[in-house]
Amino acid sequence: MNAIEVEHLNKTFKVQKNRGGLKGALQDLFSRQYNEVAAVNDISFSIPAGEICGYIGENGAGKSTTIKMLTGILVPTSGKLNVGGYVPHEEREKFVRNIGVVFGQRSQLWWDIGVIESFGLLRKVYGVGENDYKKRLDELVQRLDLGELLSRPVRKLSLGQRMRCELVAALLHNPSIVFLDEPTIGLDIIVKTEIREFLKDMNRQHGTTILLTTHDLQDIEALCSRVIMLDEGRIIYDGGLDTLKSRWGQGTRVTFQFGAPCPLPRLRGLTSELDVSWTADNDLHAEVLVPGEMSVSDVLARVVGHADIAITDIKITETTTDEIVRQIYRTGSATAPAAPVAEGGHNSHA
Ligand SMILES: Nc1ncnc2c1ncn2[C@@H]1O[C@H](COP(=O)(O)OP(=O)(O)OP(=O)(O)O)[C@@H](O)[C@H]1O
Repeated sequence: MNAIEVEHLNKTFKVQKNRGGLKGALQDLFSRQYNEVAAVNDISFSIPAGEICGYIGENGAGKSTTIKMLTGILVPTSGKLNVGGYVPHEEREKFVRNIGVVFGQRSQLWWDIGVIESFGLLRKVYGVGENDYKKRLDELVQRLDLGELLSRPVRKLSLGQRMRCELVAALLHNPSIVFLDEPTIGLDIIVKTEIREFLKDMNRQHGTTILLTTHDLQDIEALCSRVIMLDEGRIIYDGGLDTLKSRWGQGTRVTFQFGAPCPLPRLRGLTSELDVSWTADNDLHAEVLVPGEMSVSDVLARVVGHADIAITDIKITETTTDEIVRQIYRTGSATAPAAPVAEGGHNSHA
């Protein structure tokens, strides 16, 4: 069963054109001209119930606009949406009882009142029964270690404390689908790790579907098996992290430090049957790039163990997801080394 279904979704904004100079400003007063910005451009995907899916892209790629349509805040220009059995913007009141939303940059808590009072108000907004609320609150407060924070006003909380409270606020009504927009932004590594662990547990225990927007690819690595990547409003990748790494990753870089000169031709000769590429700054330091599909040990076995090659240090570096994604953003979809892919069951329009 799919928790989220998106078909040929579009959102276009009209943005007023500003003509330059005094004459232009006067003209603008009487006859306004507009440009159209296609923030989301014909995207289709579906997310099965219980999946944690990363939704990534550069600034302005269209992530927030998609989340706003999926949560019923914005009405699509065209296309079809179904989230948890509802069309979000048409059935907003019933729909919001099934979803949880956390916008890392904005708070849904009341700034000046105690956290627990905010939770009490949200209980009424979501129509949660007293007993269910108590049970759920106890579980969340214990899990996120909020005990002594409950009586404090939100304005007195640190960012990490506030973020933990935001999560509780979004989950009090036990939603089956949760949208997280930059939930770890600005947090230190300890709080980030706590939040990631919490989200993983929640997904495991309750089968919660999570759509996660983030610029922190460690969030994606820790939580998501699948990632959807946007560029200028279009999906340029929809698939597993592993596929992303094997398609786009440059493989593994092995760096050798030698105690005595070892010229590049000698090293190339040793690995002549392998499709690897060597580079060296000097005879004491060389690097070999091993493609993703090749085993690093095949290369090491050919270099290590020769009496005339004195290796003093070896460093092995994998291409990180961070580097891969940065490279894709840099090159854009048109010059990508591989065509955009959609894995089994997911639609993608590139
Ligand atoms: N209300 C609006 N009016 C006009 N243009 C808008 C509006 N909201 C978004 N846009 C434009 O739509 C495009 C997508 O914006 P969006 O905020 O969805 O991107 P994003 O991927 O969430 O970026 P970021 O990572 O910076 O939050 C941008 O070009 C943005 O300027």
